[in-house]
Amino acid sequence: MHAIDCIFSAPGKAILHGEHAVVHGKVALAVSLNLRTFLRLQATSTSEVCINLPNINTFLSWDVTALQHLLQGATNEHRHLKELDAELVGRLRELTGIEAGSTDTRSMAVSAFLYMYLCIFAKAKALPSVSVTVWSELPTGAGLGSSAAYCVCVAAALLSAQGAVSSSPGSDGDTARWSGEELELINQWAFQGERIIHGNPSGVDNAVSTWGGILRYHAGKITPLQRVPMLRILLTNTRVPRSTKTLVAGVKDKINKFPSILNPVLESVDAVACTCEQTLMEMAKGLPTAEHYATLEELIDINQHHLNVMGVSHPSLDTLCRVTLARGLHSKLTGAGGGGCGITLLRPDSSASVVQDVIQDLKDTGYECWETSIGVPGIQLHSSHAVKEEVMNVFNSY
Ligand SMILES: Nc1ncnc2c1ncn2[C@@H]1O[C@H](COP(=O)(O)OP(=O)(O)OP(=O)(O)O)[C@@H](O)[C@H]1O
Ligand SMILES: C[C@@](O)(CCO)CC(=O)[O-]
Ligand SMILES: [Mg+2]
Repeated sequence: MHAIDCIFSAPGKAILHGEHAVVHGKVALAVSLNLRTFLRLQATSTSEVCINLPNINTFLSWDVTALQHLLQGATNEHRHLKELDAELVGRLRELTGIEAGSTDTRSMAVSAFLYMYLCIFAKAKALPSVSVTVWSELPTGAGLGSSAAYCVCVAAALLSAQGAVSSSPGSDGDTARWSGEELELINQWAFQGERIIHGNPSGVDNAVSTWGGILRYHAGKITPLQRVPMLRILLTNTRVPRSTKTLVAGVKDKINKFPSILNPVLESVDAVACTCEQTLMEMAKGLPTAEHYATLEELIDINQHHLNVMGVSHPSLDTLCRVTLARGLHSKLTGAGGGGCGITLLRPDSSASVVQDVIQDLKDTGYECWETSIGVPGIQLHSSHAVKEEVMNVFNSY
C-alpha cells in the first residue's frame, strides 16, 4: 500500500462530433472541460473499505474479509484488461445484491469501484483498508463524461496505492502527472470501470479524461490534436435525466434492425468528424475566417440531424437547438443524448450581449447554461493545499 492520503482529479469532456458512431468504430473528436471530479484516498486501520459519494448520496462500507472471500478460489486467476471477469462480476452482484443490467446510479458507481478495487489488489497479500471520497463539479449522468472522470480518478488512486503507477509522479508545482505508460495503464483500468457502467463503451470518454486536451479517437487509437483554434463553447444542461447504457443499447438495436439505413448514417457522422478536424487544422494554420465558422455550424446541424435519426435526441434538445438558432447560434447534443447536455458554438465575434441573451433565453426555458473552457489537463495528483477550499470542505466532512 503506497499512497496514504492523496487527492486526484480528472476532467469531464464534451464530444464535438462522433458520439454513438464511435462505439461502432467511427471517428470522434472530444475535448476536456474545466469541470472536474475530485477523489481523496486515505489508508485506514479499520479493516474496512469505505466509499463516500456525496453527489449521489451514497455512503457504504464493506468488511475487507468479506471482499477477500470474493477472490478466493476464483478460477480466473489472470484478470486482464481485455474483457471483464464475468465470474467476479457475478460474485460482486451476490455480495451487493445488485441486479444484472441495473442502470441505477448508485449500483453502477459501487460496482465499478468494487470491481476495480478487487482486480487491482487481487495479487496483493491482503486487501488494503481504504476510505475513498469522490465529489464532482460535473452533473451526474448528463453527457459530460461524469462516469469516465469517476472511473479515471478511481483507477489512478487505486493503481498508485498499489504501486503500479507512481504515487509521487513528476511534479509541476502543486500538481503532478504521470508518464505516457502510466497514463495508458490508468486509462485501461478506467475503461474496465466504464464497461461496468456503460456496457459497451468506446473508450473515448476515459481517454480524454486521462489525457486531457483535444483528441481524435478512432477504434482505440488516440491522437491528440496539437494545433487547434480557441473555440468558445456554451454548455447547456437540459436537466433531463438519461442513461448512457440504455441509449447506447438502443442505437445498437436500431442498427441491427435497419443496418442498410443506419450504417450510412454512421459513415456520414465519421465524415462530419473528419471534415471538422480538417477545418480546425486549417483554422489553426491561418486566421480563422467567417467561412470556417459557417462550415463548423453546418457540421453541427448535420450531426444533430443524424443523432435524431439514431433516436438519441429528445424534445428538450430540439428546444435547445431552436432557442439558440433564434439568436443565430448552432447547437447539438453532446455525449449520449436523450436529454442531458448540448453544446453551442459561439463565434469569436459573438457579442457579450448576444451571449448573455441566449443564456437568459435558455435559463428561462429551465435549463442550466454556462460558457466553458476546453482542452484542460487530464488526470492529476494534487497536494492538499493546492485543492480549492470548496473541495477540501467536502473532503473534510467525511
Ligand atoms: N460524482 C459521482 N459520484 C458517484 N458516481 C458517479 C459520479 N459521477 C458519475 N457517476 C457514475 O456514473 C454514472 C453516470 O454515467 P453515464 O455514463 O450514464 O453519464 P455521463 O458519463 O455523465 O454521460 P456520458 O457518458 O453521456 O458522457 C452515474 O449513474 C454513477 O453511477
Ligand atoms: C454515446 C457515447 O459515444 C459517448 C458518451 O459520452 C458512448 C461511448 O462512446 O462510449
Ligand atoms: Mg458516461
